Amino acid sequence: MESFGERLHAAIGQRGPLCVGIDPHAALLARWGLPDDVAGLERFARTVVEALADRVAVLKPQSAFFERFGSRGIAILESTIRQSREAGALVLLDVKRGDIGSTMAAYASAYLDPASTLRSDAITVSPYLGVGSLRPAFDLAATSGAGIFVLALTSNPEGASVQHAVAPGGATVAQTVIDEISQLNAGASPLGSFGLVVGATIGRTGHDLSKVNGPLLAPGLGAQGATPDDLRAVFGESLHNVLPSYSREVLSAGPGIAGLRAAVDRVLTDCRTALG
Ligand SMILES: O=C(O)c1cc(=O)[nH]c(=O)n1[C@@H]1O[C@H](COP(=O)(O)O)[C@@H](O)[C@H]1O
Repeated sequence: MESFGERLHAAIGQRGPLCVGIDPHAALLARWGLPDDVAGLERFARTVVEALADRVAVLKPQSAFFERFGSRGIAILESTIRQSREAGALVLLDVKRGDIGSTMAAYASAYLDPASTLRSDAITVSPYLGVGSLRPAFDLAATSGAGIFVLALTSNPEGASVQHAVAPGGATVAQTVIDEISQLNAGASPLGSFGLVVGATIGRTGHDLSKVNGPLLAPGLGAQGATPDDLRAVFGESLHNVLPSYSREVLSAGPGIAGLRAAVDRVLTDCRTALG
């Protein structure tokens, strides 16, 4: 069985280093001339999948915008995941889960068990109950060929007060997360399956990402103000493992298929240039 790291490495090689978020904000539905209801959600998600799933390496549905519509929204999330994967995109489901280990096992099975209707290629998780509490998700990911992206240094301005705080050993909280995830990827080739989320907005913070050996998801580009030129300061020598992620910047180019594809071509060109 191919690992997530191997599949992601191949997808980036074929399609380029880009993740596009599927974030059906109410404001975007309105901008696309769609109603803020389940029918609007479905049309939005179908359009993004039709436009991008056959060409972008990773699609990242943001679960919150589907959960907003209850069970019918979840049903659309299920079909969005399935159709995206069938068209060849890897699906990183953005759910940012994190809980005590026994509950984490249930979240892991909800999103990573091959038999689940929400089965995704990878999910986002929050480490702030302790990285060790995420163990059931790491274990299921390893045995099922899935990936996990752990929040380390988030793109929002509020994150630093927690993530830059100094842990008992003298390193920052974020650095302890980075170091624990690095251990999970030790020896993996060409890329580990355990990623970190590091916002493109955070600037030079002095955190050491050199041993991660896994994908570094970089949200915060576009709508939150970061540009591909900011990636060098944030990631330094680890630029080769960066997976830039855009949601609103690309989605606001809809509802036309051609417009969405042109937006992807534009940001992908900018990212390739910045990543070198
Ligand atoms: O895990 C994420 O993707 C994430 C982490 C982070 O630090 N910051 C962040 O913005 N995100 C997500 O990335 C997306 C950003 O959307 P845009 O600002 O529209 O590109 C949203 O779905 C956020 O929830």
